[in-house]
Amino acid sequence: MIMQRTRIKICGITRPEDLRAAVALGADALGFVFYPKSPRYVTPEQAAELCAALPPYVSAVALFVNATVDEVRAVAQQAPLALIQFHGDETAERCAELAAAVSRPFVRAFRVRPDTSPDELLEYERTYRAASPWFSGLLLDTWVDAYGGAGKVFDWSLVPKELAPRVVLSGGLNVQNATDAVVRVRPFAVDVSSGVEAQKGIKDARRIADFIAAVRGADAIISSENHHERPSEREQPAVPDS
Ligand SMILES: O=C(O)c1ccccc1NCC(=O)[C@H](O)[C@H](O)COP(=O)(O)O
Repeated sequence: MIMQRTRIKICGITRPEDLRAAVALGADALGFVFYPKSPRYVTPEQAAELCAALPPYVSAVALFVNATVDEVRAVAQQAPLALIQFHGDETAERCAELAAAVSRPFVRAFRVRPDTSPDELLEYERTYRAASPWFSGLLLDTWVDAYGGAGKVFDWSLVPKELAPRVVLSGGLNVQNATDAVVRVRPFAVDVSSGVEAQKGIKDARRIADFIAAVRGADAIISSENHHERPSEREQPAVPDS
């Protein structure tokens, strides 16, 4: 039986004990927020210190909101970041410029509004993928003024089935809704911040453990369904036109 395994990013890491807990509990990626207005903000120096404890095969993701090239470079020169995540108003060309400046793949966050359409998401991905070979994928979050990290869910039914296997699902996920979110959307990965916190910027190891268990529970449900499907019915992630 092919076992489904949804990747998991724990975002907004600010403390060594939270990094250690997330790694020990099986997180695939850790997010570090370089947006000074965020309560989860870390400096490049703090990120470098935190990431010194990062073991192999766990990715450090750097989050920016409308950063300058110098700000992105300063982080890339000090911390072993694997990926950049753009959460501001960066155009496709700006993302391409910043990613190329530091030779890192990037994830583009799309903040889903109530009037967002599935076609808009498909067109948005096509635009950013076409703009840069450094494009890695879309993270779908909920529209909030603070750019992100608000703990609010959006309407998951808006996620096109052909896009789901390539997206990171985010926005208000927690132990109560994670299994439902993964079974319904079947994203490549999920991302969580508020839902595993005791307070903004302070993660709770028990909540991280319970969240990861809830995602693994969804993976078991999906794997069981796949096992009982005829191979022809099994949906393969659509590979976008190059
Ligand atoms: O986390 C923040 O404080 C933040 C601030 C500004 C831009 C982005 C931010 N976080 C980006 C993330 O990837 C969060 O994990 C994502 O928005 C989901 O957050 P939550 O709804 O709290 O799980």
